[in-house]
Amino acid sequence: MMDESEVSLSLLEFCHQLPKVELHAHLNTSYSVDSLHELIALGGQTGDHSIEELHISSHKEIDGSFLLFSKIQQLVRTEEAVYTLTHRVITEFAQDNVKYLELRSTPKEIPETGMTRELYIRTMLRAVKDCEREGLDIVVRLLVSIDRRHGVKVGELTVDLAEKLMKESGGLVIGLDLSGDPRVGNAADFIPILLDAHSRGLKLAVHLAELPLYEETKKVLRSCAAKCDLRVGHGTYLHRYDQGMGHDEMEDLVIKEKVPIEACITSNLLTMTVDNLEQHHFKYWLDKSHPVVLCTDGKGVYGSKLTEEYFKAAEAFALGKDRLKQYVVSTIDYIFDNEQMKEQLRTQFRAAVNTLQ
Ligand SMILES: CNc1ncnc2c1ncn2[C@@H]1O[C@H](COP(=O)(O)O)[C@@H](O)[C@H]1O
Ligand SMILES: [Zn+2]
Repeated sequence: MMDESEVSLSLLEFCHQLPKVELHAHLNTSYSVDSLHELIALGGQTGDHSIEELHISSHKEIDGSFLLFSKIQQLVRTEEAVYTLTHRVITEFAQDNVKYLELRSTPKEIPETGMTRELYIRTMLRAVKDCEREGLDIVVRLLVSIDRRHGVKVGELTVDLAEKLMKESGGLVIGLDLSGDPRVGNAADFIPILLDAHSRGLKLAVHLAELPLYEETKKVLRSCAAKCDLRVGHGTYLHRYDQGMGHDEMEDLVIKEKVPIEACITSNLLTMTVDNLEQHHFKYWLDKSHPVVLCTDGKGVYGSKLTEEYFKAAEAFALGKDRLKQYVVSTIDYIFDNEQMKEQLRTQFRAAVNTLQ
C-alpha cells in the first residue's frame, strides 16, 4: 500500500512534467529568492525589510499585496535589474516546464536611474531575445501593463509604446494589460483606451472583478467583450452567487462571448478575495466548460509555481491525470499568439503528455 504522501508526490511530479502555458504573470511579482539576492547585489534597496518579508505570508489581504509590490519595485530600477529579473523569470518558468509564457509588466519612468518607459520594455525584449538565442525551450510574449492608479494619460502613452514595440519586435510585444489596485480609480475610464489598443492590433488582458466592483465590470464587458480579443484576469466576482442582484449580465456576457478567465488560485487565497480553495471559481467555470486557465499571478509574491497551482487544483477538484492532460492542451486555445503558434504548441503538448503516466 502506498501512503498518501507518495501518491501526492507523484501527482506533484506529474504536474511539474506537464507542459504548460502561463498567461498571467507580472514581472515584479515573479521573482525567486535567487533573483532577489541578485537584485540586491546589483544595488537594489530592500529598505529596512529582510528578504523573508518580501513574501505575501507576512502581508495578507490585498492591501498588503500592494505594499509589497512597491517594495519589490524598489529593487528593479535600473536597466541591469530589469534585464536580470526578466532573464531569470523566463529561465525559471522554463524550468517549471512552461512552454509558452505571456509576461506582463508596467513600464517605469525613473529619472534618477535614467530609466524610461521605452527603455524598460526594450530591456525586457532584450532578455526575451537572449533567452531565445540561448535555446531555452519556452516561447515568450510580452504584455505592456497600464496601472490604473497612474490615470488615463499615462494609459494613452502606454498604448502608443506598446503598439510601436509590437511592430518593431515582430509581435514579441503582443498585448496590453490593465492592472493596479482595484480600489483606486475606475476601470471604465480606460474603455476608450482599450478599444483604441484593440483597433491597433493589441490583445487585451484586463484585471476585472477581482473585487465585487460590479458597475465597472459590467461597463468594461459591455464595451469590450464582443469587440476585442479580451481575457479577464481573476474574474472572482463575475458569476452568479449574487443572483437576484441584477448582476447576471456579467456572467451572461462572459459566457456569450466566451471570454477566457485567468484563474490565480493562490493569489486569490492569500489576498483573501476568495475564502477557500474549494470555493474557488476555477471549478465553477471548469464545470461549465467555460475557458478558464490556471495562472500564478506572481510565483514570488505568492510563493507558488505554476506546477503548484496545477497540483492544488488537481487535488481540490479531483482532476485525474487524463483530465489534466486534456485540460493543459485546451489552455493553448486562449494564448494571444496566432493559430500557427497554437498548432505548434498543440503538437508539442500532445507528444509530451502521451509520454506521461
Ligand atoms: C493582487 N492582484 C493584483 N491586482 C491588480 N494589479 C496587480 C495585482 N498583482 C499585481 N498587480 C500589478 O502588477 C504590478 C507589479 O508588477 P510590475 O511592476 O507591473 O511588473 C503592481 O504594481 C500592480 O499594478
Ligand atoms: Zn495580476
